[in-house]
Amino acid sequence: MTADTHPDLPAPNSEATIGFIGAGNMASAIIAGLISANWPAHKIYASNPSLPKLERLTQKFNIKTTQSNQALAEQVDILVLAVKPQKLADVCSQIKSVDLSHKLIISVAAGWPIQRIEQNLQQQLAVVRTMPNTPAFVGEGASGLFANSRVNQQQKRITETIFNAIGTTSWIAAEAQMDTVTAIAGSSPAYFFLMMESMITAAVQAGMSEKTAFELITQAMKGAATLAQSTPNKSLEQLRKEVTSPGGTTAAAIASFKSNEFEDIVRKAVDASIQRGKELGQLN
Ligand SMILES: NC(=O)C1=CN([C@@H]2O[C@H](COP(=O)(O)OP(=O)(O)OC[C@H]3O[C@@H](n4cnc5c(N)ncnc54)[C@H](O)[C@@H]3O)[C@@H](O)[C@H]2O)C=CC1
Ligand SMILES: O=C(O)[C@@H]1CCC=N1
Repeated sequence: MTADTHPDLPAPNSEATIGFIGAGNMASAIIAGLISANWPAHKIYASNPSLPKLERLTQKFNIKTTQSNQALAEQVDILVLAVKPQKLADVCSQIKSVDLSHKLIISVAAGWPIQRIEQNLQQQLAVVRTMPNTPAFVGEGASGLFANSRVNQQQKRITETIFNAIGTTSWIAAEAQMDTVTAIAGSSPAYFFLMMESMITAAVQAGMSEKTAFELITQAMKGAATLAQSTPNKSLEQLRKEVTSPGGTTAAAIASFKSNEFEDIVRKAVDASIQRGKELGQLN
């Protein structure tokens, strides 16, 4: 995997229109990022079967909406496929009659290989397969991007502009690694939430208020991540050892984690996510 982070946000391509099929969580997060990066609202479209969802998006961002995926696909230069993997085959069959050959296709769907998208759309296309995550809602997303050989440099730069608007971007060297991106970045906010939930439960059982435990735990996790990112000369192991005084409190907790095979638990969870990604890419 090649990680290439782009902290700078280039000016959006004000000429391009972008449309999202599926106006759910990820589409809303990306649209919010584009609006704050000054992408013109009248050049952003979204389609969804649910009218109330579209009305909410129009009210919030003043973007254009339609219930017709086909009309949207015809209209835009950049088409973002943002429905659940289980709905993607339906969406492809609704838009396959549209000539998409001069458009940039961006998929955020877990699992679906680019080749399957092209097969379902019955066209050879410039496709970037991406995997963002929900911290995108606060501009702290981490997105993996993989482009097929038909995506040109300008289209790559536009894709970076779009995803830099919601956090950092990393180009991934091989498409086979996109299920790993999903397992360690797309899904991992949920693992960290589970960890925080479990720690809050333990702290409350030890007599602390939930509010205080939430404040301490969320800041400790954010602080640990910031420290790791700001100290590239120190390995994670070294940072861990600096917390872990011999015979101290941390050592007791780490010994408990290790005796319960924490690393094995994490490896199995990541493997399960990767496996599910592969399955989602094959389901009809
Ligand atoms: N939620 C997450 O943390 C992440 C999700 N993803 C991927 O993003 C995609 C979307 O996920 P979410 O935004 O979480 O789901 P969501 O359920 O919030 O949004 C999907 C939207 O698609 C709409 N939809 C359903 N059928 C449709 C159709 N035929 N045409 C147009 N719209 C249709 C639904 O009404 C819904 O509003 C999925 O493929 C998922 O794998 C990727 C990264 C992170
Ligand atoms: O759970 C899922 O399938 C999606 C993909 C990554 C995060 N949510």
